[in-house]
Amino acid sequence: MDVIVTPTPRLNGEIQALSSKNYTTRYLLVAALAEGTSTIYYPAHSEDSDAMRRCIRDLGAKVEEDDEKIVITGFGRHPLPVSELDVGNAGAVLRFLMAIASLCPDVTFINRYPDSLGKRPHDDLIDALGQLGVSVTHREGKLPITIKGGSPRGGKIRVSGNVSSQYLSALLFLTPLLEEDSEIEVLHDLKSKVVVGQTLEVLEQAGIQIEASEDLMFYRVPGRQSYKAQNYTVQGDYPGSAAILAAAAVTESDVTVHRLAENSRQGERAVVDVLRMMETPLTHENGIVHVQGNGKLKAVEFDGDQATDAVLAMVAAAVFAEGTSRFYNVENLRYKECDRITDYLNELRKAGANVEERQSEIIVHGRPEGVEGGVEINAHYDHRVIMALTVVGLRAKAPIRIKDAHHVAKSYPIYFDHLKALGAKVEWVEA
Ligand SMILES: O=C(O)C1=C[C@@H](OP(=O)(O)O)[C@@H](O)[C@H](O)C1
Ligand SMILES: C=C(OP(=O)(O)O)C(=O)O
Repeated sequence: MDVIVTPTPRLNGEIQALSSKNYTTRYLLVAALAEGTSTIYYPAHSEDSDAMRRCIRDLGAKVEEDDEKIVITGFGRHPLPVSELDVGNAGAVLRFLMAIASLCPDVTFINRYPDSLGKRPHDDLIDALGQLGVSVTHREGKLPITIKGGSPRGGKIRVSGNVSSQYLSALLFLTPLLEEDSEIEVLHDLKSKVVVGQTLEVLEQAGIQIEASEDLMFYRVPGRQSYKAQNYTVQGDYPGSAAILAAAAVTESDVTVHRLAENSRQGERAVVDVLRMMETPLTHENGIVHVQGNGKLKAVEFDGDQATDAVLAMVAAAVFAEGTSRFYNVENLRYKECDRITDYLNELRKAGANVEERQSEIIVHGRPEGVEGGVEINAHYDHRVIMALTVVGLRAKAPIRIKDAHHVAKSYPIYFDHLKALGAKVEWVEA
């Protein structure tokens, strides 16, 4: 399905932020790794969270669901010996489960998205699992991947954090269950460091003890631990809401988004500060962000690694800012659902934006007068490209058509419903 985005000068109304994808995938996992029954209130519903649900069920968790909660009875350290798992297009789900699959004799992760997840690298995690004595077969570090585990050792593990934090998170979920104690040393840089904070927060809630160095580059993990069955409540999702807030910032607006906790550990909460730096009139109190946009924005410089999943939305806002914006330290955007630098900027250019790329930087020469639009956009299988190009389309001079916009469902299936509720002219059409 495609979406046609027609320029919309005003947005008005209130929405409830959808539930956090990253917390939902983590709570589902720790609930599955516990032996008792856990309840997760307000879980996210999206392709990625569904992928984790499907896989933990395949691995032996009992999952029951109603409108507001999921009740999960876990398999503890004894997953079923499944032969195949399908994670859809979900990177975090794949990486976390590659580690957990090392408790199974022989599992293959299939390659259902050869042009998206199928192109993403997993070498650093494969290398780390090898250090635990797990045999992994793969195609040059990519899917399909077969894990032959059984009884991985603990011990000293070194993992690179250069490409993705998900490899480290995966090891942090696995190592507490091993017989031996482990020490994990992160080599090189650690990208998306803030997301590791979410992993540690969830592990602590699940009763797991881990000693982490202050810089998050070194960990001592006692073995033979058990995940405790718990009740969890999922907070609102900043990465998805970042696109809604950017849409409100580039239009004349009066938009309120509820369920965005000020003290959240999601790095993407920085979108509020970045929009404030761009001089968008807004307030953030009691978990409510209220934007009264006037369409006027100032350029900004920002270390994008603080808020990796909100950078595309921030860039979309910067397209209309006065001056030149710079988003630096963002190289790992190249290893996501698409190359979120080259592919994304190509689509922005088609729509009329003036943007430049460096290996780890996005530079935006703002056009407060608006962009031409009137083009077809390739979504590159990427929900965040779809959401960000929609923001641009709302302030273009002519409608844009986003091809295969249904991939927005990876994280935010009701994105266009939410925008419509705010008055945006967005319409689904057959491809
Ligand atoms: O751990 C997680 O749940 C995630 C980590 C980040 O990935 P990287 O660590 O690869 O940047 C983020 O982009 C992704 O959406 C979710
Ligand atoms: C990159 C993302 O997710 P993942 O790495 O889990 O596929 C994302 O949600 O933007």
